[in-house]
Amino acid sequence: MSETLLFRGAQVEGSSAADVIVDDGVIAEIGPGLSRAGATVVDVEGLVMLPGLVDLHTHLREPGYEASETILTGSRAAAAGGYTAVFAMPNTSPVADTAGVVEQELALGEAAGFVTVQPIGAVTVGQKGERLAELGAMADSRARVRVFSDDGFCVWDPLIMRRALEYVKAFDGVIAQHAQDPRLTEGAQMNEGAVSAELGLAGWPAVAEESIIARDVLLAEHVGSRLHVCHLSTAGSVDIIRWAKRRGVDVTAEVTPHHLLLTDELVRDYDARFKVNPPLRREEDVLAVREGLADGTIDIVATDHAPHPTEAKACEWHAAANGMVGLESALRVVQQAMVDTGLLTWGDVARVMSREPARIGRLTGHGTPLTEGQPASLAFYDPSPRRTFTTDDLRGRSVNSPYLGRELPGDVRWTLHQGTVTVADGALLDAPGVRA
Ligand SMILES: NC(=O)N[C@@H](CC(=O)O)C(=O)O
Repeated sequence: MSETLLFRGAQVEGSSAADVIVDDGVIAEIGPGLSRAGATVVDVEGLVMLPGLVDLHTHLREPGYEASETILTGSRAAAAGGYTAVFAMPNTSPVADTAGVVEQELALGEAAGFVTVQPIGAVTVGQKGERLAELGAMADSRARVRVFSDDGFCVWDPLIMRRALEYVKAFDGVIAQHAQDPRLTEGAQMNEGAVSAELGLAGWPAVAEESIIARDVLLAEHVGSRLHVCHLSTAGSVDIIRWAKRRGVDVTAEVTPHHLLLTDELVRDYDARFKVNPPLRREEDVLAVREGLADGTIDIVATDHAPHPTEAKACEWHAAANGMVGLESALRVVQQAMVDTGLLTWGDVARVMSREPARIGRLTGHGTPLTEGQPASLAFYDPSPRRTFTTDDLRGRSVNSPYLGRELPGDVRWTLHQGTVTVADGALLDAPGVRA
């Protein structure tokens, strides 16, 4: 039996206050002073109502690396962070390079029920960069794959990259490039700069990202196909994307929450929670990617949620895995870096963390405008509290968060996934709740 929910007094995308009635999975009514007999009234006075967040870059690790995360545990982490859809990267085992694996992931996401799990297909077989994977079969599968990436690895061969761009053009797909020249980053441990020189760690030079992006935007222009650039991390990369967009190249770009807030100074303690690919950069790069997100050069925020078991991080720096979890903390970090600094409004946050990721990924039913008749995938967020981020805030299987012990603003109070309550009054439900 469906229950009707009446959320009273939310700030719609941070602007005008309104009541919202959710019924049968959709926004039934939105406006001031609503009432509905029999509805359960929920007081959300002063909370920001956002469209359910959409993450275009999540590592859920299943199949194959379930010790780090599963589709169920990753879905829980996503819902806790206000997400209603995540795109799962293919660096699993087996790699998601066939229709079979992407359909398995889709089914596991549906069974979990916390968020929509949209698989990303690998560009090349086994992500080895040598032969195109079954892009068309994955596109035609029940998973309806439109985003293809070899994330973790760069599609380095320019002819393979050209062929991938040509192939996906036919069905409005997009190649999401992990821009890392492998030769310029052999053995790299952290950002190449003053800190790496001081610590004597092999550097990951900005040009290793920028040179790939420069090549790829020209290839995308040549082919006339969509290109998406993953985890932009340097000032130079922002300049290249800005230049490409002015040329009319159909390119989009993402930035992670950690590259909006953290720098390579944090590497000084050799705490491997701060080891990530691409690496944390300089303060100048942080300011440049913030400006890029604020002026629209960078289109979206994507978490690059990369869970690892404790033993993969509680070791000496060179042996540690790259990556940070980020789903539970993303909205709070974006508030700190972008909203509280006046660089984004809450309406902008809805655009860069929900509408645009859904559009780029061609995902229907998410990132829709908050209007009557739209699916009730919603997040209600309280921007006012400030408290220390701890493992109590984590809902996935791994705890490799760079924010542990750091004060962050905000709190996700309610999340609804297509009308189903997943977070109620600040608490993640053990299983998805009532479909209102
Ligand atoms: N972003 C990361 O630091 N790690 C990613 C893969 C990768 O991009 O290296 C992972 O899957 O762990």
